[in-house]
Amino acid sequence: MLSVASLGDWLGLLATATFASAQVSGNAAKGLAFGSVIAVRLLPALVLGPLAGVMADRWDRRYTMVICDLLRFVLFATIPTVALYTSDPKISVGWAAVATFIIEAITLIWIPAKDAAVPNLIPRARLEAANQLTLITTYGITPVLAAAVLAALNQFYQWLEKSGVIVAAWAAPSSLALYFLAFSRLATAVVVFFGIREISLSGHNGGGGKGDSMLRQFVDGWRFIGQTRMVRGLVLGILGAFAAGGVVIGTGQFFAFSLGGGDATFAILFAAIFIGLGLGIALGPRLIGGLSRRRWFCLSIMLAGASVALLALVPHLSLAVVGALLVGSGAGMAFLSGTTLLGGEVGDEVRGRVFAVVQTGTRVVLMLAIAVSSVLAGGGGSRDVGSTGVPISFTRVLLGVAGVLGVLAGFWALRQMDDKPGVPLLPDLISSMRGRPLGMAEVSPRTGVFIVFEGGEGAGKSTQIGLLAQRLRDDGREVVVTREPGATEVGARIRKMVLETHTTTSGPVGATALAPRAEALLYAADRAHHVSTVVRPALRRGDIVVSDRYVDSSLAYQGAGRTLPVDEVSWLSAWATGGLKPDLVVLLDVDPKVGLARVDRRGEADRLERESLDFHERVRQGFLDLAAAEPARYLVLDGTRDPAQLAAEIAARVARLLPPVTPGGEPHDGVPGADPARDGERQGPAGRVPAPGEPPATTGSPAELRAGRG
Ligand SMILES: Nc1ncnc2c1ncn2[C@@H]1O[C@H](COP(=O)(O)OP(=O)(O)OP(=O)(O)O)[C@@H](O)[C@H]1O
Ligand SMILES: Cc1cn([C@H]2C[C@H](O)[C@@H](COP(=O)(O)O)O2)c(=O)[nH]c1=O
Repeated sequence: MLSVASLGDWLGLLATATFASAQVSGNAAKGLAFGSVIAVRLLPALVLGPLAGVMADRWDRRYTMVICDLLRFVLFATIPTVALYTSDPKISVGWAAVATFIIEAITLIWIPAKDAAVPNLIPRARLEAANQLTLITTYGITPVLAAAVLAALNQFYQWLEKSGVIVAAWAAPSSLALYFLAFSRLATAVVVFFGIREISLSGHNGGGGKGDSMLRQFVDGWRFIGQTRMVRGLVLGILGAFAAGGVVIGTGQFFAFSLGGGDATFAILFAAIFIGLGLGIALGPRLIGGLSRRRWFCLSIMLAGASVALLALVPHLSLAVVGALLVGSGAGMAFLSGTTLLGGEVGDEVRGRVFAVVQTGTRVVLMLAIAVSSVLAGGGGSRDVGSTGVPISFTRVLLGVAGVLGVLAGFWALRQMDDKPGVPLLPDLISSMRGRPLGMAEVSPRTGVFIVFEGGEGAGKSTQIGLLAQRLRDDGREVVVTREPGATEVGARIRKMVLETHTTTSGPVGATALAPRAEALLYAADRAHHVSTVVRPALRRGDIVVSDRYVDSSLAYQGAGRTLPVDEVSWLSAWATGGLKPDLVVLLDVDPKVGLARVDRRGEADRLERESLDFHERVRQGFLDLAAAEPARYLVLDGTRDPAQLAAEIAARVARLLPPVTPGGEPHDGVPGADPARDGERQGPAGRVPAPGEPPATTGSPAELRAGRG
């Protein structure tokens, strides 16, 4: 896709189209001239594109590339050479046109062979970086270098002429440039033939049926694209983006007029698009970090589309430049991610055809979009809206429609190829930009209700959990009382590790010291196992799960208490739980002095209970901050109040989450919490029942649980 047109191609294309439109007068005629030139220029792709893909998959890609390059070497070299032997400009110019056309056709065959071969030569993990380098070189460094060299040669030539030196015709700057081009093709042929033999080893594959006819292979290629969701999404997303881009090009001149500018404004906007393109390619991967590349691709298309729509609304050139920069960045990022995805995820045997379809499709779509939109924009003029006297230019309407279609293409592509269904897109993007993409939401139907009790040491959680569980069971409900850490056999061992008193975090790092990050990981490990083997299975059965501590304890103790970055601890827990969130968190708030005094009476303090008062103050504040940030999901109660009053208030709040109990004592099906819209954050993997020997998904009392305290 990226090799569809180099920057030189683009500039040449635009220069000729603009030149043609300048030769006629009247908007409609200008639009027609502009569109026609573009259409003629892109036409060869229509004929050769499909064939080129089959060739790339059918023949040895190395030989294909070498033969193409040798032919291009000869053709490039003949253009200035023919001019040396004739003084008739008809012949030299005519041959230049014919040779350029053949070169263009050969390039159409060379590109899919090269694009399909590259992913076999580069480790997948480096493919993106390699593509980035190629694109920056193609669109950034090479054209600038080429322009600079040509300008320098021109200067040198003029200086020689002024100095009276007669320069041979073959050494004129344009001839030298063409000879240089010719020899660069020869050099490529030599390097590919002798230096990259691996292309033959992997690319010479027979295209999924060596004996098949070319027609058969062609049809198979299309079938593969049509039937593979990811490829379908990718190809149509790319085509949608190109269509939107085509409208921008086709309407560009008229848009520049509508801003009160002329050709210079048009040039500025195009420069902005190309600068944006470069920025998107160069900085995009760093900006989005670990975001899924499929999501990045779709978001980039949406960005490009939305920016085109923005262009439709802007009144000033300055804003239009910002819009054009954004269009370019979106397109650049879609370029990079799309190529990397095509290279990395499409099998070698069909890759050539997929690249060729993209190459041909983009040219055709671009051609149509440019031609149609330039004709429409030229003929459309501007209209008053109703009788308000507000003029609406047809160009802007076209831009608006193209932008919206671009955004829709991005959405559609996402539906086809999203590899993180259930994970919200924007939070995932934001987390990825901060270096921690969201984990996959684990989705499965869930009908139970998940209630968590949180609070500092001795806040009264066990006491209240016991009272609530009893009340619910008396109502005939299935209740699973559980806790963290230590509800499973694995968890019991982890609990021992984190709470035994000879393991410290404050002492020198040695055999008995436990680093804060290790502590966080141990709690997360307990949680992952607990959620997978106890909580999710119970929720799937439709039970009410009441847990003594959950994620918030990690945020408060390891985050606020140990001062580990809270968002990192949060990410760790989200990963461990697959995003499972409780329906209700009951926070029992007590002054640590009160709570610690309570547990003091219970016997020897564990490792966490022995932490400083400051530590416990931070933990308390951590809990309160979490509750304040999401009040709808929390019930915060003063833990020093009378236990019976607290129990009544908790029961009343919990009752709001539960279905009414039927007269026979059976709760209705379909607990209110079973809202499929919340499944992403609430659902679990196909969990298992606890293994023999493991403590059950306990239905025991808090006292029984406490008996297992490590
Ligand atoms: N509301 C209350 N008022 C006074 N004492 C209470 C209250 N609730 C519980 N207690 C007492 O405080 C002590 C600790 O209670 P409990 O074990 O329920 O707390 P906890 O939050 O589970 O503690 P930890 O998390 O440290 O295990 C117990 O002796 C309990 O009887
Ligand atoms: C889940 C969890 C717990 N902790 C701490 C909090 C307590 O000090 C102990 C658990 O003891 P309890 O008597 O069972 O309440 O562990 C933690 O620091 N981080 C966590 O994620």
